[in-house]
Amino acid sequence: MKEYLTLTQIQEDLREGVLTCVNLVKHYLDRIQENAHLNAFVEVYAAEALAAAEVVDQKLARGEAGRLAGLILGLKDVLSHQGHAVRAGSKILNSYTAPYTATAVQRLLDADAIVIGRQNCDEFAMGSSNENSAFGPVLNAADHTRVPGGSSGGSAAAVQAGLCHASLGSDTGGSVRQPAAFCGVVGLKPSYGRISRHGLIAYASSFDCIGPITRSVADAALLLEIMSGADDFDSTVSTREVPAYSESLAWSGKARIGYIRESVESTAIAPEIREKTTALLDRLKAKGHAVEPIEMPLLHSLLPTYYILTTAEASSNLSRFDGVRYGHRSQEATDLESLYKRSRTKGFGEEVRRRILLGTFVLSANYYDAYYTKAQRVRRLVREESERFFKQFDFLISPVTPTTAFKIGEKTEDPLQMYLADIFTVQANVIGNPAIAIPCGSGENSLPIGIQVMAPYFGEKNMLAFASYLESLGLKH
Ligand SMILES: NC(=O)C[C@H](N)C(=O)O
Repeated sequence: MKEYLTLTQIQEDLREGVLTCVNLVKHYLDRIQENAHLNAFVEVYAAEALAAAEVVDQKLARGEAGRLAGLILGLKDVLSHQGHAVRAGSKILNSYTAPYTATAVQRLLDADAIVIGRQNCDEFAMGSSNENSAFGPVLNAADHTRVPGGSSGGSAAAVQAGLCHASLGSDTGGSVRQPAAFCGVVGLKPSYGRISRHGLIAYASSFDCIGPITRSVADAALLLEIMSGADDFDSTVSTREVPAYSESLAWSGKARIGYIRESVESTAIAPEIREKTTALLDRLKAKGHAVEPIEMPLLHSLLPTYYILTTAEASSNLSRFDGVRYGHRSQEATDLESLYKRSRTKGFGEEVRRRILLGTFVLSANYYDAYYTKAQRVRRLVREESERFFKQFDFLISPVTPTTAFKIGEKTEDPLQMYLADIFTVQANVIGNPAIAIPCGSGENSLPIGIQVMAPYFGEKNMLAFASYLESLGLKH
């Protein structure tokens, strides 16, 4: 089958009759089977997807199909889909079936997207390599000895390897963008409050965002447009009007671009990443855009702020998994306390337990001010610093990650090294702004490299148009 970069191309072929949804689904089912070693999917809905494809084909024949007819989609294992298992990559949810569908997923289904399966991820979205999954690691399709990134590793690898056309992931500190960069695909994190979180299994509620992983900026824009907007089930969603992102992708004019000096100068960043970023910035300068370095004094406070606040929120969010109401329940418990202890100790993996402990520690009475309150203050300062930045600039450009995809097992013994993979992605979540990762060619060993564009709060429209312009420069090659 042809390599489709956009849904528009698929829909053209559907219209001309050279393709049907049933053919498409069959094709992806074969691809999933051929690539089972990647471990990208934890469950495949073969019969259901084929039945849905027949319905969409009939709708197409009647001219009644929705805007996403022909979109074959994978869902990260943290998104609720009524009647289907959802495990958050964890053993603790081993017998749980979603009783309702996430708003974002429902909106895609209503537009005739077809869900082909559930995708592997780090447990409760905690990780940057997909090695923290109860279902085992996912392999990067560009090099099977390397990680696909995380936590939406299965979702990114599936799009990379052509196992589905697009995926839906979640991004708390880079979980959509970092794996997208490691896998050479597009990953979009919208503004906090743009897409409803209803039905997304919570990790850190003031950071979590649902976002698409696609092969093109155009598809990211279309999915965002369909998923965005007010929702009675989530009071943190903005009621701001949803622009027609997919129809506003033409970029004209000159952008004011800032970049953090350290991101291209620091020797802590792999030379190939610095080279790619510098080359792009030089190219943009040559095209007449204003490109300026900035100092970001708070850069080094970003990771501690992120990991203090997210672990605090996680320790609270995950307290609901107690062996009583959901999932794994220890059979060896003798009283209520031992039921909690044994169920949680067995049900959660090592990284999740580490974060619950860290979060509980930073929220404990004696340390609350020293860690939690302080981190909240720094969050405010980072926000203020970013607001000042976006008064002067349209976009912040940076690498997505300090290195390309690392080896499986390389960082598992040292969680701090793993956390460092998020240095450029967490800022957008700390301040709530939108950011997108787009492929920017490959480096040594032919491993993909990504570039990140961050925009002002609710500045998705301009950001996507600019990202589409960058894509048109042919950065991928
Ligand atoms: N969830 C995310 O966005 C990924 C981040 N690496 C974390 O472990 O928190």
